[in-house]
Amino acid sequence: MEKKRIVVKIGSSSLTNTKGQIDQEKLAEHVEAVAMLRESGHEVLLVSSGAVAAGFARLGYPSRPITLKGKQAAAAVGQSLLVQSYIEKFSQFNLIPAQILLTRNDFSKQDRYKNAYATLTELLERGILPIINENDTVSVEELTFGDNDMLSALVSGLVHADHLIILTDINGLYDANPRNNPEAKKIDYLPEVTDEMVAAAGGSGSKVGTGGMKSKMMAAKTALSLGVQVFIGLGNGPRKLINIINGDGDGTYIGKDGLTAITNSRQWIALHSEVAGTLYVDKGAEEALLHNGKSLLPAGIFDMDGSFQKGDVVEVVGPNGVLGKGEVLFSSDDIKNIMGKRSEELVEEETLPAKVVIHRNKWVKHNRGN
Ligand SMILES: Nc1ncnc2c1ncn2[C@@H]1O[C@H](COP(=O)(O)OP(=O)(O)O)[C@@H](O)[C@H]1O
Ligand SMILES: N[C@@H](CCC(=O)OP(=O)(O)O)C(=O)O
Repeated sequence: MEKKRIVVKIGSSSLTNTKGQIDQEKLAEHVEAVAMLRESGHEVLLVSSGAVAAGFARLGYPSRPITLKGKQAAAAVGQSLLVQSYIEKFSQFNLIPAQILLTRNDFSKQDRYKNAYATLTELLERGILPIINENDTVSVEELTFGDNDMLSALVSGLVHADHLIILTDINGLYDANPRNNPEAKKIDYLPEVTDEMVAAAGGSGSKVGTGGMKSKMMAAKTALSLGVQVFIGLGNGPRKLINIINGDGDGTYIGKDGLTAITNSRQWIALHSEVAGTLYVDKGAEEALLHNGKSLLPAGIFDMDGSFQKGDVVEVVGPNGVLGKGEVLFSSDDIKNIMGKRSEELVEEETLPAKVVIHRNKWVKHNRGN
């Protein structure tokens, strides 16, 4: 059997009841299924929601709070309860969980991003089961992942997972929300996710879930762009995750076989970096970057905006619009002096030790993971 790296995301609706309590039976079933996946030799990372849903009742809220401070306070209480339950239940299978709470900054700062990768990899190598959630108690609304569906997609890209399994309270994507439309038909397989499919999917059907199918489809689109296949659905009993991996899951499979994994530096540039400036390039440079897999040389740049340092990420604009983003090997001051000049001129002038402005390995085309 081929060992796979699998990210399993469990939604609030699959872990808690509407009264604001953890449903211990549901949680135990997920734990057993994860344990079976581990026993069969696979690596597993869990992205578990449910902190707010498991905590709000203990704070005296009648339902899931809507204010930021209410959600953050509920998450502080609920996250500890959740992890306590996980530790207890996983110990029956001799599995040791590790709690990892991430914020948007852990992805947007490149050193933190690299560090998150190193830590997760170290945990997996030592046989630990990472249980990841957003650090809700300190995240502010403008700086969140949106929801845990997106977090699970970003995590699955970060660790180069083979599969992302999104467990929820419905057996996959339907052509309309089946809670409102009894005629809705289930979709078993989708080779790709388009923006139209994301727009057509509906919101949450429960009082504890957030985002609904729309956010799962957005997450699936992101995961596919990072080379990770996706399953959205549910299942029963301890073999449910093994069945899903074997292609017998009750849900929707998304993505073709043999997707290309994207390096961490390209993922970071594409999805997490902040753009520090713009380079305007000519037709020849556009051709080199978009069609010939080449690096960007000074000769193709004719104008620029912004003030940036070596190592920052800039946007590159061609004659027909945005071409992509890349990490620059020179500061904006240096580029001002070298843009438009051919490499031979620069060598003669001894202006530069190297002549590439953006190396092709640190370049990401617009709307593409690679
Ligand atoms: N086209 C659709 N197909 C399936 N489910 C849909 C669709 N549109 C909306 N939904 C809703 O999405 C819900 C699952 O999302 P959500 O409530 O956020 O769960 P979770 O807590 O697992 O993230 C389903 O219960 C369903 O009501
Ligand atoms: N981080 C939040 C989860 C938010 C969320 O995305 O929930 P869900 O839609 O149930 O996956 C929590 O633990 O309550």
